[in-house]
Amino acid sequence: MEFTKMHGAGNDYVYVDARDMPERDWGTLSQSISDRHSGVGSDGLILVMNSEVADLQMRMFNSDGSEGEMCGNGIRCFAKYAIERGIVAPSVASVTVDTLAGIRTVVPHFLGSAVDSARVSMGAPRLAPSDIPVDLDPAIASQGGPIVHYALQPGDFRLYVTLVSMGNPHAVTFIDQPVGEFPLHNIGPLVERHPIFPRRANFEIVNLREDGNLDARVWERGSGETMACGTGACAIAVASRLLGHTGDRVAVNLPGGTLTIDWDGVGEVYLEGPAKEVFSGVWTE
Ligand SMILES: N[C@@H](CCC[C@H](N)C(=O)O)C(=O)O
Repeated sequence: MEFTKMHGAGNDYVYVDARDMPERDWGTLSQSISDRHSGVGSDGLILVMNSEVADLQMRMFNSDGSEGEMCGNGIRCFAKYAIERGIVAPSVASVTVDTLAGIRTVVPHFLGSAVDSARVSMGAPRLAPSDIPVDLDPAIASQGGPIVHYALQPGDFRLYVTLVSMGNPHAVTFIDQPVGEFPLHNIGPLVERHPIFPRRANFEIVNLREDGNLDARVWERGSGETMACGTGACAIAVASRLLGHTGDRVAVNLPGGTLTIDWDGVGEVYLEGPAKEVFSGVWTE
């Protein structure tokens, strides 16, 4: 099976052109191909598939084999893959991609003939508790969204989270300490599997720096800590604006690089960041 490893701000995925492949247990393949010792090594697997409603369909699987609805870093590399292999016309102004979160449009930015970065229309954030989804006390849930500053107790820790769905669930917390000092590997799994999240959750910790920039780390549902998360950066920008910390445009600094997000507080969220190819190979099973 031919594959290509790509990454967006260090969030790395193995890409397979599955347009002519029979359906199979992609989750199990994602587990083995993602393994950093016995596999290619990645945060998950992304499949290029045919679509009847968009240019192509993207399916993404986390390294634990679970399927995610959307991947903000992965979709930029997905467009680069499709353009540079001629699956869509090399001169296209945009690529439409059918995902479990809806159809998303990717505008590629070229460096010479290669796609180097891209801007993605990520859809409007979903803020109602049933859309996250989150099981809250009916008295709180009936007030609708957004759910900001919700007190959560993972283990002995107390956090205040803002809940945002970008098609997939995110819990965002702002902390006063530098993000590098936060015990993400202890708290992340507890938030991901907290009983209020029926489909688990991605978890973002954010530090609003004095210069107005945001530093963040992400614990991803199904993959653990990653170098960056595109939907996570969007959720962070939405939460930050809802809480009055930042305005319409914000740069989110993650361990793997910086992602830029635009959200006017009403409409779609736009995500901009790098798209890089690492290497290609053949996976033998
Ligand atoms: N890294 C991705 C998100 C991947 C899916 C996520 N772990 C989930 O299960 O919701 C991104 O860049 O958005």
